[in-house]
Amino acid sequence: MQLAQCETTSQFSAPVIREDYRDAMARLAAAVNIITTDGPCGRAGFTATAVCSVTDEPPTLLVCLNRSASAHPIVTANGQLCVNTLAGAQRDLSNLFGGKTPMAERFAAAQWSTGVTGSPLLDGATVSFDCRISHSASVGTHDILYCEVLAVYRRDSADALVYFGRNYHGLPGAV
Ligand SMILES: NC(=O)c1ccc[n+]([C@@H]2O[C@H](COP(=O)([O-])OP(=O)(O)OC[C@H]3O[C@@H](n4cnc5c(N)ncnc54)[C@H](O)[C@@H]3O)[C@@H](O)[C@H]2O)c1
Ligand SMILES: Cc1cc2c(cc1C)N(C[C@H](O)[C@H](O)[C@H](O)COP(=O)(O)O)c1[nH]c(=O)[nH]c(=O)c1N2
Repeated sequence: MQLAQCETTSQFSAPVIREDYRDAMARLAAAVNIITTDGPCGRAGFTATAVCSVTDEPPTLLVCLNRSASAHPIVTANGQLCVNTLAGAQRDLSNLFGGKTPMAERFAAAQWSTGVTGSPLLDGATVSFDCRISHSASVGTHDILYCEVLAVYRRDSADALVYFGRNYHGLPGAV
């Protein structure tokens, strides 16, 4: 894509340092997801808040995954993943999948079924998006994984887990 060029000088001379960026991002509320994969290259899962919808034709969302995460080689080699969006009561699972816990211990802490791609679907998740990775791009430390949604699984009664101010907040509600 060609960006339009304007003849202006930037008024933003000081770069935003990492700490300021993180402090600012801590103010951006986000849903909490556990991203899972299973396939020829093994099973893995990690917590992610950097997830959003890209387009509904074809239904596609994106997941930003740090290339240094232990799940990275497994997710990218399997080429498929499931975005399990957490309910309010699942904050302990978020900490488990967001820490340095061995994979087997992470998965032992919850009940799972299997989606169409073979990726683990989390019991009790508010919604799960079973996907194949259609494209990816690298920016800085992360890979942006564009994920085509092949199936969705919704729980009847839904509530949400939100990450805001470096803390979890349950969000009750009906959808
Ligand atoms: N997008 C991410 O990779 C991401 C997002 C949230 C949390 N985390 C991990 O969880 C730890 C705790 O996060 P926290 O929110 O309690 O405090 P924090 O001060 O480390 O991060 C504040 C916010 O900055 C953003 N952020 C943090 N690390 C990032 C990274 N490496 N790349 C892009 N954005 C990043 C996230 O939006 C995060 O909520 C982080 O240090 C990081 O390891 C990573
Ligand atoms: C609330 C919250 C939110 C996120 C994370 C953590 C937590 C606690 N983590 C970090 C990620 O889950 C973590 O790097 C791995 O699960 C643990 O890494 P290892 O498996 O030990 O390498 C994370 N990582 C990432 O690549 N993209 C993301 O969007 C997020 N979001």
